[in-house]
Amino acid sequence: MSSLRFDDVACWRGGRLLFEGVSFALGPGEAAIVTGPNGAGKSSLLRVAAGLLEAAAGTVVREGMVALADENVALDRDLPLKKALRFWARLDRRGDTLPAAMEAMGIAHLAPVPVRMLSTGQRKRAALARVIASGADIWLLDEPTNGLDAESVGRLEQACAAHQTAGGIVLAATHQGFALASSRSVNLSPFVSSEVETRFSTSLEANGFGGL
Ligand SMILES: Nc1ncnc2c1ncn2[C@@H]1O[C@H](COP(=O)(O)OP(=O)(O)OP(=O)(O)O)[C@@H](O)[C@H]1O
Repeated sequence: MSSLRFDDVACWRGGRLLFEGVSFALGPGEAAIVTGPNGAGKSSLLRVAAGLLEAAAGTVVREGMVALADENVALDRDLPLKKALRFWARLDRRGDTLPAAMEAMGIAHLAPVPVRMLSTGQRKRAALARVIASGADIWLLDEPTNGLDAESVGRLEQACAAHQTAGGIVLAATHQGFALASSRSVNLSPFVSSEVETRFSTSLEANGFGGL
């Protein structure tokens, strides 16, 4: 059974506290959208959830396999798209799920096109297809709708709904409209307190940036 839980989690990055006291729990079929202004720490929270960044305080518990889609597409630019995606599908031992994932994101027809020749939105759809094909229980999506046209956003929403129906979890950070079934909000704004700003200023001054 998949689950993702944050208990009183804090995150320091770049010498400052980004957020603290973040708690939420997601079980099978549940989803949450992380909101907050630029720099609040949304991407950092997803990296903490993925286990790529250590929490400064609190506990992160994840049960199930995790897949993260962020701005790093991580596909070989010189390979045809399907071969580049197959590399990851093999690592995940999920070669059989790749055609359906490419179909779901509307990129099946791009299979022979080298990754370097794809448009921004097509590359984004490929990154999302990689997550869909991974078979991971917990999808971590950083700004998943950036660069996507309306049809692709709809495709992604459908893929997320199917994932949730199958018992999967979705945690997405976004500034834009993105419909996730029965999702809750994890808002980082309240954690950008004046205390944090003061600590940031102090940190800048300590590092010789006081005049900025
Ligand atoms: N690799 C890094 N090393 C050090 N500090 C970093 C790094 N990446 C981000 N930060 C710091 O973490 C802060 C939060 O960044 P993060 O990308 O998590 O915010 P965000 O809420 O996702 O922002 P945005 O809405 O602009 O995408 C940044 O302001 C920066 O100070």
